[in-house]
Amino acid sequence: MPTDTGAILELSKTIGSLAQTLDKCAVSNKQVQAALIVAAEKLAIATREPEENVYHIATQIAHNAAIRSIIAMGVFEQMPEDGSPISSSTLASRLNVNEELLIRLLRACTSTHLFANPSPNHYVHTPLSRAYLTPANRAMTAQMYDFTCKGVFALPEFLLLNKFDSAGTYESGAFQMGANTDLTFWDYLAAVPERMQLFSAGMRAATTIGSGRASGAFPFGEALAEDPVANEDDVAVVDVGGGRGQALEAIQRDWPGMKGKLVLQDLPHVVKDAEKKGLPEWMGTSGGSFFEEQKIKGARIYHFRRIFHDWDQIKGRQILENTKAAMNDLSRVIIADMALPDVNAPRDMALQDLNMMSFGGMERSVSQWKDLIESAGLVMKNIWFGKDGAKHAVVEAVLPGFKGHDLTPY
Ligand SMILES: C[S@@+](CC[C@H](N)C(=O)[O-])C[C@H]1O[C@@H](n2cnc3c(N)ncnc32)[C@H](O)[C@@H]1O
Repeated sequence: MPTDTGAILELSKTIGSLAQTLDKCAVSNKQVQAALIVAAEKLAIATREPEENVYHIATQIAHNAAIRSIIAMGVFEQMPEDGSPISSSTLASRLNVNEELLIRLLRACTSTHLFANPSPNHYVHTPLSRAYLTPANRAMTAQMYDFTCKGVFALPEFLLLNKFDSAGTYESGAFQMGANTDLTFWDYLAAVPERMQLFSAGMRAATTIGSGRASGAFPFGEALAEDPVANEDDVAVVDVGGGRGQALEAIQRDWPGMKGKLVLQDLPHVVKDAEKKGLPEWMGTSGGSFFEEQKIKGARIYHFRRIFHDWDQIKGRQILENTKAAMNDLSRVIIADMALPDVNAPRDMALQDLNMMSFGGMERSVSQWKDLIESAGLVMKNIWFGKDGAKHAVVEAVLPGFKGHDLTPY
């Protein structure tokens, strides 16, 4: 007998009315969608017995392990995309794996609606499993499990050892304990080319999750039209820590024909890997570390997407100070990251903060962004929230004597 049928009925009504609102929306409405997800999650919690909820949470790690294993096996590449079922024996022989083992892993997956199980030992795609057909989504899942989760798993032990006095640092934290290494997170990736390649491939996931535009909430086109560069060869945007250039591709797609160069900057070995994978002709490259002098002077925009959350306030300040030294009075620092709400932070944002904590980083609230930016002697000009709200916020910072145009956040 569920514990609170009144709550179940109430939540079902809320879900019904939110679903109707969503159905009437001409375009996707992120706020209604988010409210619907919260209500549906609460409904599942209300429907389970309390102990069942505890067990449900405790078994989540096994769920992730099953998905990571079938990615490594290559199951997604063999699952018929036309929606027809495939048997475990066919799948096992194509993959050259033990059928009994495969059945156990797929049982874990179908139990969580990743594939359906229409008849004994037969499997078909579901909308959830189809999301894994995108290689970047599989790479993201794999790199989270293989690298970030090593630190996350060790987090409680690390925090206990430190008497819950500190979250650790980039050089010494839960990641070093969990990965059994003295290397920092980025050196650990750099030590084995396949690690760095998997990470970079994973970072190409969800590049379209922006806010209206793939390139995010900031109006790059307007900014560069208001304060254009003088020559075609001047740098309009340098994407610092840009990985394989995914953000620049989105910016270029959303704002074609902008005057000035778009330059991908990352650690030299990451840039080399990106070049080997193939970059568009229009994209310039620059190898270097943001902990050293910024070699590109006077760019209009120094863009940092999903960078600052990797670093604590001290390291973040160093990155900003190096950037500041290269800026002129028309330059802007554009930071695409989360801005944690002060109350009721959504699940994705709150848990991502712990992912970052495990290797010395942090997600920030608006006031923490302001503190960070001011600590480097810059001015926080605006914070932009797109349709996805705080999850895809953009922080705009400039020099105190900024002479460029004001842009109004929508
Ligand atoms: C979380 S990824 C974000 C990639 C990309 N900006 C995106 O949003 O998809 C962090 C990036 O920072 C780069 N990085 C790490 N340390 C760096 C450093 N010291 N200097 C420059 N880039 C660095 C990594 O190589 C990686 O590409």
